[in-house]
Amino acid sequence: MGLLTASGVVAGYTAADEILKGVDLDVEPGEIVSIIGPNGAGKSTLLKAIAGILKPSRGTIVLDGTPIHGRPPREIARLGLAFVPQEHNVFGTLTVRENLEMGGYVDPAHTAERIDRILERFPILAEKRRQMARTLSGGQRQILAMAMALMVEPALLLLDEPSAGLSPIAAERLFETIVAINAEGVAIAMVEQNALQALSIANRGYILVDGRNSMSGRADELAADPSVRRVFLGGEAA
Ligand SMILES: Nc1ncnc2c1ncn2[C@@H]1O[C@H](COP(=O)(O)OP(=O)(O)OP(=O)(O)O)[C@@H](O)[C@H]1O
Repeated sequence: MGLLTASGVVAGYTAADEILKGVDLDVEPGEIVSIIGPNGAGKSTLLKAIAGILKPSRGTIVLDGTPIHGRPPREIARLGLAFVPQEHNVFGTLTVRENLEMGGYVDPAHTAERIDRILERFPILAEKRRQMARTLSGGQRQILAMAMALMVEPALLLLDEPSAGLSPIAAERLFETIVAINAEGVAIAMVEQNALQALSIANRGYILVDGRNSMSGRADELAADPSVRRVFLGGEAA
C-alpha cells in the first residue's frame, strides 16, 4: 500500500464551493511526486486538504494505513505528515533557532536535541541561528521552512511552490536540498510552477486541470510528452 492515498477528494473554501472535484493522488514511501497544472487548477487546495487545513466534503485520504481526512492539522502532523505553505512559512521576527523551536510543537520534550541535529544537517541555518528569519535570503528562508517541517520527523513532506520568487540559482540550490532531504528517506509531494525542474527531480508527476486529474505517470515520461511540453513547458520535446 502507498504511503499516502487520496481518492475522490472534493474540497473548497466554503461548504458549497468545489474547487477540487474528485482528485486522486498516491505517494509511495520515499518518492518525490510533483503536482503541476495551470493557475487556479486547485494544486494548493489539494495540499491544504491533505494537511487538514481544509476539510474535504467527500473522498478519502489515508496516510500509512490511517484515514486522516477530517482530522485537524496537528493530529495529521503527529501521524507523520508535514506541510510547508507557500507564504508566511517562517516567523520573520523570531531567530532561526526560535523558528525551529516553533516547529517542535508536536514533541516538545525532544525539541532541543532535534534542533541540534537539524542545525548539523543544515550548516547555513547553524551559521545564522541567532539571526532573525527576516534577514535570510529567499532561498535560506525556504530551507528554514523545510527544516521547521522536519522537526516533526515526517514520513511525508508537502511543499507548496518552494521555488516561488527565487532566482534561478537559488531555485536550483533549493531543488538540490529537496533531493537531499528525500535521499534521507522523506517522501515529498510538491506543487510547482516550474514544471520542467519539478519533473526533473521527481519519480512521478500529476497534472491537475480545473480541480480534476488530467494526466499522471512517470515524471520522465510526462516531461517528454509533447502535449505536456506544449501546455506547461512552452515547447516540444527535443
Ligand atoms: N483562501 C481562499 N479562499 C477562497 N478561494 C480560494 C482561496 N484560495 C484559493 N482559492 C480559489 O481556489 C481556486 C484554486 O486555487 P489554488 O490556489 O488551489 O490553485 P493552484 O492550482 O494552486 O494555482 P496557483 O498556481 O494560482 O496557486 C482558485 O479559483 C482560487 O481563487
